[in-house]
Amino acid sequence: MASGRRPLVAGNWKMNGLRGSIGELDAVIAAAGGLAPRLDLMVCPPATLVAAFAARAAGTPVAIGGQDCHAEVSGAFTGDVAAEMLADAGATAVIVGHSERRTYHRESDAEVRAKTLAAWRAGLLAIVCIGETKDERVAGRTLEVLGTQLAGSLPDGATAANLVVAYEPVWAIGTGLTPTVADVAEAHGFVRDRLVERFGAEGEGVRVLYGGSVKPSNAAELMAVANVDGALVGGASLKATDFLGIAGAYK
Ligand SMILES: O=C[C@H](O)COP(=O)(O)O
Repeated sequence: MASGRRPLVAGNWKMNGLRGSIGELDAVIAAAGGLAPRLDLMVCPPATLVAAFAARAAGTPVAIGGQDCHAEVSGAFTGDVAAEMLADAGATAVIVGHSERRTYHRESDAEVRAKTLAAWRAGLLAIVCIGETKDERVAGRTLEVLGTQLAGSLPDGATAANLVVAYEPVWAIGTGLTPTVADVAEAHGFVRDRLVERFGAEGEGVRVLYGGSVKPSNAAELMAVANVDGALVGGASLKATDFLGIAGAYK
């Protein structure tokens, strides 16, 4: 990749996976040595599996991430997980602001920003998700929405080492639909411009992932788009063969 940015292919297992699913991680680990010269690999299992997965992946090129964190270090927040807890369990990253959190848990940009700061406080890489709904795209508001989400969700102090942005059109998640290559290029170019405007050279180094119905069959086309620095993969990350097929887009 001419950008110099190292691709990242991350799997978001969402609310899927039991302890018996660790064989899928094992298969990813088995292939990771061959892929590691070209890209970073990450698996983000549900919180119940983070410690076991991190223990299994320790010493391998596969990183383990959480899917969400609370903004506070600790306290009376039943059911929530602190960024420090994820780090303690062996995670090195956490997804924040996924559209499923923004929709089902009504998370605002301000909350996503606070969670990003929490991730950094705990020493985690923050993977901040943004993306427009179908109605917003049809209304021609995609770039406006992305700009608002970036401005509100990203704290000052972002660097190439502590931030990854994931562009995930909400209407493409789990639907089998994907934007055109031109639409992906426009969105990623816009995100890159905003990152550079705000964070300078660090913004040039921040990786911007595409997410939404990425599969082995469309990965090469999507990953070849300018300013696409990898993928955040949902459904197709649950099977190692599919996940590795996507990573195989980087030959
Ligand atoms: O975080 C991942 C995205 O929501 C994409 O999910 P998907 O690959 O199942 O469309």
